[in-house]
Amino acid sequence: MQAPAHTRALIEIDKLNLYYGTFHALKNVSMEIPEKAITAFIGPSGCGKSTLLRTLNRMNDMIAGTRIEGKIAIGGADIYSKEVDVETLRKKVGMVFQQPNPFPKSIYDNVAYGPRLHGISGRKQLDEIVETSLRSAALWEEVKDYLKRSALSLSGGQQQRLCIARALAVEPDVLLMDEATSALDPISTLKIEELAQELKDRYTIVMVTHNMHQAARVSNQTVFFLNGEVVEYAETEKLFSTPRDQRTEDYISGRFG
Ligand SMILES: Nc1ncnc2c1ncn2[C@@H]1O[C@H](COP(=O)(O)OP(=O)(O)OP(=O)(O)O)[C@@H](O)[C@H]1O
Repeated sequence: MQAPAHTRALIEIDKLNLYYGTFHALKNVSMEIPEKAITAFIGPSGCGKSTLLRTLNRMNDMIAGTRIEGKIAIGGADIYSKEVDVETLRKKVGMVFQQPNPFPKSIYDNVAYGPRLHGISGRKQLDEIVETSLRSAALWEEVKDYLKRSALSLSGGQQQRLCIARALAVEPDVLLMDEATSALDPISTLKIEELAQELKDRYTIVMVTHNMHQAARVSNQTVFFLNGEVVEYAETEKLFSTPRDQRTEDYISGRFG
Protein backbone atom coordinates (compact mmCIF):
# COMPACT_ATOMS: atom_id res chain seq x y z
CA MET A 1 0.00 0.00 0.00
CA GLN A 2 1.41 3.32 -1.09
CA ALA A 3 1.92 6.50 0.82
CA PRO A 4 -0.47 9.27 -0.18
CA ALA A 5 0.58 10.84 -3.48
CA HIS A 6 1.66 14.23 -2.13
CA THR A 7 4.19 12.82 0.34
CA ARG A 8 7.48 10.96 0.12
CA ALA A 9 7.71 7.53 1.70
CA LEU A 10 10.42 7.34 4.35
CA ILE A 11 9.69 3.80 5.50
CA GLU A 12 8.99 0.98 3.05
CA ILE A 13 7.76 -2.33 4.37
CA ASP A 14 7.69 -5.12 1.83
CA LYS A 15 6.02 -8.51 2.32
CA LEU A 16 6.88 -8.65 5.98
CA ASN A 17 6.11 -11.82 7.93
CA LEU A 18 6.96 -12.19 11.58
CA TYR A 19 6.82 -15.35 13.67
CA TYR A 20 7.03 -15.76 17.44
CA GLY A 21 8.19 -19.37 17.41
CA THR A 22 5.46 -21.05 15.36
CA PHE A 23 2.93 -18.25 15.85
CA HIS A 24 2.50 -16.17 12.69
CA ALA A 25 2.02 -12.67 14.13
CA LEU A 26 2.43 -10.48 11.01
CA LYS A 27 1.18 -11.75 7.68
CA ASN A 28 2.54 -10.38 4.45
CA VAL A 29 2.48 -6.74 5.51
CA SER A 30 3.44 -4.21 2.85
CA MET A 31 3.11 -0.48 3.20
CA GLU A 32 4.82 2.83 2.74
CA ILE A 33 4.95 5.30 5.61
CA PRO A 34 5.31 8.93 4.55
CA GLU A 35 7.86 11.25 6.08
CA LYS A 36 6.98 14.18 8.31
CA ALA A 37 3.47 13.02 9.06
CA ILE A 38 1.72 10.99 11.73
CA THR A 39 0.72 7.45 10.84
CA ALA A 40 -1.49 5.62 13.34
CA PHE A 41 -1.80 1.85 13.74
CA ILE A 42 -5.19 0.79 15.10
CA GLY A 43 -6.95 -2.51 15.64
CA PRO A 44 -8.15 -4.83 18.39
CA SER A 45 -5.85 -6.20 21.05
CA GLY A 46 -3.41 -8.77 19.70
CA CYS A 47 -3.71 -7.77 16.02
CA GLY A 48 0.02 -7.06 15.72
CA LYS A 49 0.25 -3.25 15.96
CA SER A 50 3.04 -3.19 18.55
CA THR A 51 4.81 -6.06 16.85
CA LEU A 52 5.02 -4.10 13.61
CA LEU A 53 6.10 -0.95 15.44
CA ARG A 54 8.93 -2.86 17.13
CA THR A 55 10.24 -4.16 13.81
CA LEU A 56 10.92 -0.55 12.75
CA ASN A 57 13.83 -0.14 15.17
CA ARG A 58 14.53 -3.84 15.61
CA MET A 59 13.29 -4.04 19.17
CA ASN A 60 12.01 -7.48 18.12
CA ASP A 61 15.68 -8.59 17.98
CA MET A 62 15.48 -8.68 21.78
CA ILE A 63 12.65 -11.24 21.83
CA ALA A 64 14.00 -14.79 21.66
CA GLY A 65 12.45 -17.05 19.04
CA THR A 66 11.34 -14.21 16.76
CA ARG A 67 11.90 -14.66 13.05
CA ILE A 68 11.14 -12.27 10.23
CA GLU A 69 10.90 -12.54 6.46
CA GLY A 70 10.59 -9.69 4.01
CA LYS A 71 12.15 -6.27 3.94
CA ILE A 72 12.00 -2.95 5.74
CA ALA A 73 13.85 0.03 4.32
CA ILE A 74 14.17 3.41 5.99
CA GLY A 75 15.43 6.22 3.80
CA GLY A 76 16.15 3.57 1.17
CA ALA A 77 18.43 1.47 3.41
CA ASP A 78 17.52 -2.08 4.43
CA ILE A 79 17.45 -1.98 8.25
CA TYR A 80 17.85 -5.75 8.54
CA SER A 81 21.00 -5.94 6.43
CA LYS A 82 24.07 -7.42 8.15
CA GLU A 83 25.96 -4.12 7.98
CA VAL A 84 23.40 -2.25 10.07
CA ASP A 85 24.54 -1.17 13.51
CA VAL A 86 21.44 -1.54 15.66
CA GLU A 87 22.48 1.19 18.11
CA THR A 88 22.79 3.67 15.25
CA LEU A 89 19.43 2.55 13.91
CA ARG A 90 17.77 3.13 17.30
CA LYS A 91 19.31 6.60 17.45
CA LYS A 92 17.63 7.38 14.13
CA VAL A 93 14.40 5.61 15.09
CA GLY A 94 13.53 6.60 18.66
CA MET A 95 10.78 5.03 20.71
CA VAL A 96 8.43 6.06 23.51
CA PHE A 97 6.59 3.40 25.44
CA GLN A 98 3.25 2.99 27.20
CA GLN A 99 4.70 3.52 30.67
CA PRO A 100 7.00 6.54 30.96
CA ASN A 101 10.42 5.05 31.70
CA PRO A 102 12.85 7.82 32.65
CA PHE A 103 16.16 6.72 34.14
CA PRO A 104 16.51 7.24 37.91
CA LYS A 105 18.75 10.22 37.21
CA SER A 106 18.29 13.97 37.04
CA ILE A 107 16.11 15.59 34.38
CA TYR A 108 19.28 16.96 32.77
CA ASP A 109 21.08 13.63 32.76
CA ASN A 110 18.10 11.85 31.22
CA VAL A 111 18.20 14.13 28.19
CA ALA A 112 22.01 14.27 28.02
CA TYR A 113 22.27 10.48 28.28
CA GLY A 114 22.02 9.69 24.55
CA PRO A 115 24.27 12.51 23.32
CA ARG A 116 26.92 11.52 25.92
CA LEU A 117 26.67 7.92 24.78
CA HIS A 118 27.35 9.11 21.27
CA GLY A 119 30.48 10.99 22.35
CA ILE A 120 29.33 14.53 23.13
CA SER A 121 30.97 15.75 26.35
CA GLY A 122 31.29 19.55 26.14
CA ARG A 123 29.18 21.21 28.82
CA LYS A 124 28.01 24.06 26.61
CA GLN A 125 26.98 21.74 23.79
CA LEU A 126 25.17 19.42 26.20
CA ASP A 127 23.39 22.38 27.82
CA GLU A 128 22.18 23.47 24.39
CA ILE A 129 20.98 20.01 23.44
CA VAL A 130 19.15 19.60 26.77
CA GLU A 131 17.40 22.95 26.40
CA THR A 132 16.47 22.45 22.75
CA SER A 133 15.18 18.94 23.37
CA LEU A 134 13.13 19.97 26.40
CA ARG A 135 11.71 22.91 24.45
CA SER A 136 10.80 20.60 21.55
CA ALA A 137 9.05 18.30 24.01
CA ALA A 138 7.10 21.26 25.48
CA LEU A 139 8.64 20.67 28.91
CA TRP A 140 11.33 23.36 29.22
CA GLU A 141 9.20 26.03 30.89
CA GLU A 142 8.07 23.56 33.55
CA VAL A 143 11.50 22.19 34.45
CA LYS A 144 14.13 24.81 33.52
CA ASP A 145 14.72 25.75 37.18
CA TYR A 146 14.86 22.14 38.38
CA LEU A 147 17.14 20.39 35.93
CA LYS A 148 19.12 18.73 38.72
CA ARG A 149 16.00 17.20 40.26
CA SER A 150 15.27 13.53 39.84
CA ALA A 151 13.19 12.71 36.77
CA LEU A 152 11.14 10.47 39.03
CA SER A 153 9.83 13.55 40.85
CA LEU A 154 7.90 14.60 37.73
CA SER A 155 4.25 13.74 37.08
CA GLY A 156 3.45 10.88 34.68
CA GLY A 157 2.66 13.28 31.83
CA GLN A 158 5.87 15.25 32.44
CA GLN A 159 7.85 12.01 32.58
CA GLN A 160 6.43 11.00 29.22
CA ARG A 161 7.39 14.37 27.70
CA LEU A 162 10.85 13.89 29.23
CA CYS A 163 11.07 10.52 27.48
CA ILE A 164 10.17 12.27 24.23
CA ALA A 165 12.89 14.90 24.92
CA ARG A 166 15.35 12.07 25.59
CA ALA A 167 14.49 10.49 22.24
CA LEU A 168 14.76 13.84 20.42
CA ALA A 169 18.16 14.63 21.96
CA VAL A 170 19.92 12.23 19.58
CA GLU A 171 18.27 13.79 16.52
CA PRO A 172 16.12 10.94 15.25
CA ASP A 173 14.30 10.92 11.92
CA VAL A 174 11.50 8.74 13.21
CA LEU A 175 9.65 8.69 16.52
CA LEU A 176 7.73 5.54 17.41
CA MET A 177 5.02 5.93 20.04
CA ASP A 178 3.65 2.71 21.48
CA GLU A 179 0.40 3.65 23.21
CA ALA A 180 2.33 6.55 24.68
CA THR A 181 -0.70 8.15 26.33
CA SER A 182 -2.61 5.14 27.60
CA ALA A 183 -1.19 5.47 31.13
CA LEU A 184 -1.87 9.23 31.29
CA ASP A 185 -4.76 11.41 32.46
CA PRO A 186 -6.85 13.27 29.82
CA ILE A 187 -4.99 16.59 30.19
CA SER A 188 -1.55 15.00 29.88
CA THR A 189 -2.87 12.99 26.94
CA LEU A 190 -4.01 16.15 25.20
CA LYS A 191 -0.58 17.73 25.75
CA ILE A 192 1.17 14.78 24.15
CA GLU A 193 -1.29 14.83 21.24
CA GLU A 194 -0.61 18.55 20.69
CA LEU A 195 3.08 17.89 20.97
CA ALA A 196 2.90 15.15 18.34
CA GLN A 197 1.14 17.60 16.02
CA GLU A 198 3.98 20.07 16.44
CA LEU A 199 6.70 17.46 16.03
CA LYS A 200 5.33 16.02 12.81
CA ASP A 201 6.69 18.98 10.84
CA ARG A 202 10.18 17.79 11.73
CA TYR A 203 9.86 14.07 12.40
CA THR A 204 8.12 11.04 10.97
CA ILE A 205 5.83 9.75 13.68
CA VAL A 206 4.31 6.28 13.87
CA MET A 207 1.92 5.70 16.73
CA VAL A 208 0.13 2.65 18.02
CA THR A 209 -3.08 3.52 19.76
CA HIS A 210 -5.92 1.61 21.35
CA ASN A 211 -7.97 4.73 21.13
CA MET A 212 -9.35 5.24 17.66
CA HIS A 213 -10.59 8.70 18.56
CA GLN A 214 -6.98 9.60 19.19
CA ALA A 215 -6.01 8.27 15.77
CA ALA A 216 -8.84 10.29 14.22
CA ARG A 217 -7.80 13.45 16.08
CA VAL A 218 -4.08 13.28 15.56
CA SER A 219 -2.94 11.24 12.59
CA ASN A 220 -2.66 11.91 8.89
CA GLN A 221 -2.82 8.26 7.84
CA THR A 222 -4.38 5.33 9.64
CA VAL A 223 -3.68 1.64 9.21
CA PHE A 224 -6.27 -0.84 10.48
CA PHE A 225 -4.96 -4.29 11.43
CA LEU A 226 -6.75 -7.53 12.14
CA ASN A 227 -5.13 -10.86 13.03
CA GLY A 228 -1.68 -9.77 11.85
CA GLU A 229 -2.90 -8.44 8.51
CA VAL A 230 -3.41 -4.96 7.16
CA VAL A 231 -7.10 -4.62 6.37
CA GLU A 232 -7.09 -1.00 5.30
CA TYR A 233 -4.63 1.86 4.98
CA ALA A 234 -5.92 5.30 4.06
CA GLU A 235 -5.82 8.95 4.88
CA THR A 236 -7.31 9.23 8.35
CA GLU A 237 -10.28 11.32 7.33
CA LYS A 238 -11.18 8.86 4.60
CA LEU A 239 -10.71 5.76 6.73
CA PHE A 240 -13.04 7.09 9.41
CA SER A 241 -15.63 8.66 7.10
CA THR A 242 -15.80 6.22 4.20
CA PRO A 243 -13.99 2.97 5.04
CA ARG A 244 -13.63 0.63 2.08
CA ASP A 245 -13.70 -2.62 4.04
CA GLN A 246 -16.69 -3.85 6.02
CA ARG A 247 -14.36 -5.01 8.82
CA THR A 248 -12.96 -1.49 9.18
CA GLU A 249 -16.45 -0.11 9.33
CA ASP A 250 -17.46 -2.65 11.98
CA TYR A 251 -14.40 -1.80 14.07
CA ILE A 252 -14.66 1.97 13.90
CA SER A 253 -18.36 1.87 14.65
CA GLY A 254 -17.59 -0.10 17.78
CA ARG A 255 -19.12 -3.41 16.71
CA PHE A 256 -16.05 -5.30 17.95
CA GLY A 257 -12.63 -4.75 19.54
N1 LIG B 1 7.04 -12.01 22.81
C1 LIG B 1 5.98 -12.67 22.30
N2 LIG B 1 5.99 -14.02 22.23
C2 LIG B 1 4.94 -14.67 21.70
N3 LIG B 1 3.83 -14.08 21.20
C3 LIG B 1 3.78 -12.76 21.26
C4 LIG B 1 4.85 -11.97 21.80
N4 LIG B 1 4.51 -10.67 21.71
C5 LIG B 1 3.29 -10.64 21.13
N5 LIG B 1 2.85 -11.89 20.86
C6 LIG B 1 1.58 -12.26 20.21
O1 LIG B 1 1.54 -11.66 18.93
C7 LIG B 1 0.25 -11.12 18.66
C8 LIG B 1 0.37 -9.64 18.36
O2 LIG B 1 0.78 -8.97 19.55
P1 LIG B 1 0.97 -7.40 19.63
O3 LIG B 1 1.42 -7.05 21.00
O4 LIG B 1 1.78 -6.94 18.48
O5 LIG B 1 -0.52 -6.91 19.38
P2 LIG B 1 -1.16 -5.50 19.57
O6 LIG B 1 -2.07 -5.31 18.42
O7 LIG B 1 -0.12 -4.47 19.79
O8 LIG B 1 -2.00 -5.73 20.90
P3 LIG B 1 -2.26 -4.78 22.14
O9 LIG B 1 -3.11 -3.68 21.59
O10 LIG B 1 -3.00 -5.66 23.10
O11 LIG B 1 -0.94 -4.32 22.65
C9 LIG B 1 -0.61 -11.45 19.88
O12 LIG B 1 -1.34 -12.61 19.60
C10 LIG B 1 0.40 -11.67 20.97
O13 LIG B 1 -0.10 -12.59 21.93
